[in-house]
Amino acid sequence: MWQMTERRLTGRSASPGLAAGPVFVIGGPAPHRAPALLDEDGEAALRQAIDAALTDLVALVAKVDEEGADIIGFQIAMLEDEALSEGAFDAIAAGVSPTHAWRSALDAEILDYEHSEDPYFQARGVDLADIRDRVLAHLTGTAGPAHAPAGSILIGEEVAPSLFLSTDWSKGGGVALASGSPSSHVAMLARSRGIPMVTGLGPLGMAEYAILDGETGMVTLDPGPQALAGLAPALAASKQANAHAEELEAKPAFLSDGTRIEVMINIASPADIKGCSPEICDGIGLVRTEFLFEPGHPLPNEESQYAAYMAIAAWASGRPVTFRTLDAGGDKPVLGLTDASESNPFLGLRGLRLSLARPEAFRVQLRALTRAAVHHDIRIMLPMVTVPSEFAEASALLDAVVAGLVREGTACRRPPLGMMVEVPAAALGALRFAADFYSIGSNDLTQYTMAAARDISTVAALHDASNPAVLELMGRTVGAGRVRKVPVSICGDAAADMRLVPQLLGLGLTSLSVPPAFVGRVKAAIESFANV
Ligand SMILES: C=C(OP(=O)(O)O)C(=O)O
Repeated sequence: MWQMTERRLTGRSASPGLAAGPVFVIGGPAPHRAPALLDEDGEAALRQAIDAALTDLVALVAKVDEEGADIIGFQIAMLEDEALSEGAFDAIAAGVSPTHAWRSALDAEILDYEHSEDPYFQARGVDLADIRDRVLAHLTGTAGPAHAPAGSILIGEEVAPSLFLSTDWSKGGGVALASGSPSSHVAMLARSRGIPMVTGLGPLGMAEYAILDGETGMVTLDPGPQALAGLAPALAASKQANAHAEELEAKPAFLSDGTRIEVMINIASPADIKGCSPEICDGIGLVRTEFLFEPGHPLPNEESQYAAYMAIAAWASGRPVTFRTLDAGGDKPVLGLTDASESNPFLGLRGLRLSLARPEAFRVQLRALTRAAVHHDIRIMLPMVTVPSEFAEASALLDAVVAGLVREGTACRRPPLGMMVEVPAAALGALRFAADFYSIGSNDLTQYTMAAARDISTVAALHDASNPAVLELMGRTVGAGRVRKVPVSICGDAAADMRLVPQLLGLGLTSLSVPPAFVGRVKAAIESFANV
């Protein structure tokens, strides 16, 4: 029997809120059988198991909302695709047991996904593993994937959307993952349902009870008496804070001297604003346009980009929308654009560097954006700018694109052109860039200042935006904005970190851009700062 000793782990917040409850360990390894001799009914058994798993998923689709149905629909389509099971049926025909044949075929497929350079494909590995385990459970006659009792804290390496969607969240609960990412499907689902979630915690081991703080990213496993004693008041306070944040969501935020603090939202795809009212924000401070550059698809053409930009800007109903041009490379490889052989992609040809190296692709994006800017309050933001000459080159390209459209007789407008400040050189030299606005990308700025990758949990403590060195660079950027009389905002995760909001306001920042789920909480943090 293992000793229950309190352990505290820190990961990345994927969905805010405080939760506590008994631990439910997500799926142990699926049953495994050694290769057997030819089973005459092997093919029929596998077909039946696939059909039964499909029936489970179809039943689940009927119970979930549109967002969940999209995700489960993807799993159904995969399971219906004959190509997925082809290898298993071939192996069965060659004398392998159906269990082993299915497991081997799916394991190979999952491995391919998990080792993909592309985060989109990596994230789909968990959907495939869920399909594998569902079919195996039917094949072996074991119960389907176990259901977590209501109120549980789900812990594990990863969580399949189907498990998340079939969990009863009516009594609270949360999700704590050893790996995972705040941009996974489950994280999106958790945010839209208000379920606290933390990712990237590293090895979790065994535990019976957990306290999960989606605000700070801290998870306490098997909390000791002191942590437990503070739990009831903390949960009550969190409930009250949630209610207050909800109340503040659609209200403007001010400091005590009357200074208006803009609270904008960050989105990484149109799904992030589905079901969300524009009334909660002062605009969109960051649209990550990488969602348009889907893996395995040709680069998006001008018309499809134009349609996507128009739809997002229309949602904002007259509020400003800042589109960041493609930020490919580093943690966001794009097949056909980024160079997979770079030894250190975070310091390679990424962001604006890549766009300038591939102007034919960059021009298409600028054309679509300048056309959409005729109809909406659109701003263009350049990522990963390091030296003023890069900014000047992009600005000249934008002028040329506008001139070309005018010559063609196509309606267009040159919107304000700003830059992310996410490289220390840009923060230190901000005054020298002819940008119309600055937006501090605290995730990358912290990574490059602290020499600590943003997604390596073993150096997570060093990836700290509250480090004085990072705050100093932010302060320099605010100062440059004042001198040049151009707006400065912050769109990195630091803006949604309640502990940091007072420091950011103290630096003089008056515009914060945060994930939609954090708007109310950030407004509450601004209110508390104003009332000090
Ligand atoms: C907002 C940022 O950009 P990304 O999309 O890389 O998180 C950042 O670096 O802070």
